[in-house]
Order: sequence, then structure tokens, then C-alpha cells
Amino acid sequence: MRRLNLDLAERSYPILIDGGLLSRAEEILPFLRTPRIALVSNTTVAPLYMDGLVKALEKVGVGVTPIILPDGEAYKTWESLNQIYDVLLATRCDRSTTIVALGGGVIGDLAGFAAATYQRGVPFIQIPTTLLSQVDSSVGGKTGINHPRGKNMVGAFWQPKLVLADTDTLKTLPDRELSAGMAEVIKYGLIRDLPFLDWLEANMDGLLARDGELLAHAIERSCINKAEVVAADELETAREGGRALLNLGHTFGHAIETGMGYGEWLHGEAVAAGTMMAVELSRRLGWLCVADVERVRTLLQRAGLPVKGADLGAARYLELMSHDKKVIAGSLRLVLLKSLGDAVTHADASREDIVAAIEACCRA
Ligand SMILES: NC(=O)c1ccc[n+]([C@@H]2O[C@H](COP(=O)([O-])OP(=O)(O)OC[C@H]3O[C@@H](n4cnc5c(N)ncnc54)[C@H](O)[C@@H]3O)[C@@H](O)[C@H]2O)c1
Ligand SMILES: O=C(O)C(=O)C[C@@H](O)[C@H](O)[C@H](O)COP(=O)(O)O
Ligand SMILES: [Zn+2]
Repeated sequence: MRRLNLDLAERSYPILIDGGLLSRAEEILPFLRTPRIALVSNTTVAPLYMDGLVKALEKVGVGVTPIILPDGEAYKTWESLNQIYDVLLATRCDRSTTIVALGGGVIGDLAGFAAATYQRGVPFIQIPTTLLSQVDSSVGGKTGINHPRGKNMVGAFWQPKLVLADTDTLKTLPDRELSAGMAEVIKYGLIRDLPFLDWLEANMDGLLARDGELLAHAIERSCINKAEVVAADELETAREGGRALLNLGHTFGHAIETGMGYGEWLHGEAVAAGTMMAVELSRRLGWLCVADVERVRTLLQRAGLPVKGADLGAARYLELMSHDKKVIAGSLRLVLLKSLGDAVTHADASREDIVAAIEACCRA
């Protein structure tokens, strides 16, 4: 088993990565305040994995209240959150009840926000079942829901007590979702880990063929990168760099997700197209060369990801991007690349260059 730690003083927690973890309920037991959990999942994941997990938990004396939500980004809403609160109240869950997320990033973000807010905060455990959630969303404590005007606009930082990534669950993940997760994996290489980018280029075919060892390595290396960034700037308050670097491609990508209506583009797909825009803008600023841009495009395409943006029109992109959470006093901060493997936050890109980068990637 691979075992990492996110180092946040009294809020530190382990990240466990291995096949078969769902049946090893004894790994979860030490992290519960009382043997009572509310298990949040969705209509796709529950039939695959809930029964086995509940049986394993009941065997070690844990009582489980299941909460099964509809599936999809379109349900990362107040209504789903209220559905969670309704069950927690109806079944008399108290402050010692641990909320456990079993699913992808949508379930993790929703269940985490419920945990942050129910009775002003209850313990939380992440059991991520998509590649994207195992490499990114289950780690770091960002939770929340979408608003029609912007992605993740309402939420809270609420760290889990434990992240348990069972790599066997990836065997049932659709190919399109595996590719979507790869966008966030590639992100770590681009922002701070050039040797990992080289490794991804050498191993992308094996990763897409779901070689277990390669996937476990990619998950571990991604989580090491994310844990280091979060430990240094947990609440994303650094004026420059810091946790915001994990947002490479996201200002453009979130505009695509919101502009197209949540769910049409997968988060990872929008991040991939947004990454191409950030890379193209970095080239226009003289930081990357054409060969760098082509290197990124080739890797994203090999991973099965889109490199062409949604055709929203530059003005709509700019309007949606103006709501980005990295905006300070009306000034847009973008994550760009000084070179491959070296990201920065940058507030001085001109409107003309941003529009040109968007347009280049929408007709590419
Ligand atoms: N909190 C964070 O730090 C953070 C980071 C990245 C992304 N996110 C958020 O995560 C969300 C995207 O997460 P996602 O890509 O996991 O999408 P998702 O949660 O929608 O899951 C993708 C699809 O796969 C299904 N699924 C999940 N596990 C499965 C399995 N093992 N087998 C078969 N099907 C399975 C789901 O039901 C869903 O249909 C977005 O809302 C994004 O904003 C949050
Ligand atoms: O953990 C982070 O910090 C990230 O930015 C990770 C992103 O991959 C993720 O999509 C996150 O939800 C985006 O955060 P937001 O603050 O831009 O909504
Ligand atoms: Zn993301």
C-alpha cells in the first residue's frame, strides 16, 4: 500500500492508495469519532460499490446511513445539499457522525460541503472512485457547489480526516472519465514537476490501458505534488504562486463549464482546453516556444482530451472569467507557464493577448 501524509499540523491526514481498500474497513475505523457514518454516493457508484463497503463496515460494528444522490455535475447544487441535510436530520445524525463521500469529485465536493456546514461541522472522510478524484479533488479540503453564474462559487475549506483511494474502482470507470482525470495529472507535470511530465509522455499508452502499477504511480506522484502545494498555502491566500497554481487552465475551463451548462463538458475536458489557452497565452508573452505548445497539445490529445475550446465567443469567455475566485480588486490573475514545469500567477496579461489566446484555441 502507498501511504502519504498531508501535513497540516493538527489537521494532518493520511492518503492511502491501494487495490482492495474498500473491503478493508479496519483502515477507516481509527478515524471515526463514533461507529456511525452517513455514506454519500450516487445512483451510478452506489450499485457498484456501496453494498460491499457497507457489509465490511457493519462487520466491524459501524452503523451506516446511506444517502444516494442523482449522478452528474448538474446536481452539484443547493438541492442536492439539502437532500443530504434532510437525511442527516431525519436519521438524527449528530456532531459525532462522520460523513463519508463514496464517488467522484462531484460527490466529494457535495458531501464535504455538507460536512463543513452540518451542525457547524462534522468529521469527513473521502473515498474517491474516479481518477480525477483520486489525484486531485479528494485531497486538499476544497468543497462546494456550483452557481448558474460560476463554478464552485459557494463552498468552504474543510479537510477530511482520511483519504482512501481504492485503485480497483478505476476498473469500472468509463474511458472518457479516465481521460478527464488525466488532465489534472498532466497539470502537476506542467506546473511543478517536469520529470513527471517526461514520465507521463513515456507511459501515457500504458496508463490509458489501465496498467495498475502505472496508475498507482501516477496517483501517488499527483497526490505528493498536491499535498506539498496545499501544505504550503492551505487557504490559497498567497499573493503570488501558492495554491492558486493548481488552477492552471481552470479560469478558462470553468468559463467553458459554466457557459456550456454544467455537465456537457466534463471538468477535466474543460481544464484540458483551458490549459491550451493558458499555454498559448504563455507563448504570446514570450515564455514558451512553439515546440512547448505543441508538446502540451500532443500529450493532451494522446490522453484523449480536447484541445479546442467551446465556441462561446471571446466576450462571453471574458465575462465568465471575470467571476473567477482568483480575481483581486477587479484584476484577473491567471496561472501561466514561465517554462514547462514552472507555473506563475500573472495579473498583467493584456485583454488583446487573452482574447487572441482564446480565439486561437477555439479555431485550432
Ligand atoms: N475539490 C477539489 O479540489 C476539486 C478538484 C478537482 C475537481 N473538482 C470537482 O470534481 C468534479 C469532477 O469530478 P469527477 O471527474 O470525479 O466527476 P464525477 O464525480 O461526476 O464522476 C464522473 C462520473 O463517473 C462516475 N463514476 C464515479 N466512480 C466510478 C467508478 N469507479 N466506476 C464507474 N463510474 C464511476 C460518476 O457517477 C460520474 O458519472 C467537478 O465538479 C470539479 O469541479 C474538485
Ligand atoms: O485544490 C485546488 O486548489 C485546485 O484548484 C484544484 C482544482 O483542480 C479544482 O478544480 C478546484 O475545485 C478548483 O478550485 P476553484 O477554487 O477554482 O473553484
Ligand atoms: Zn480541477
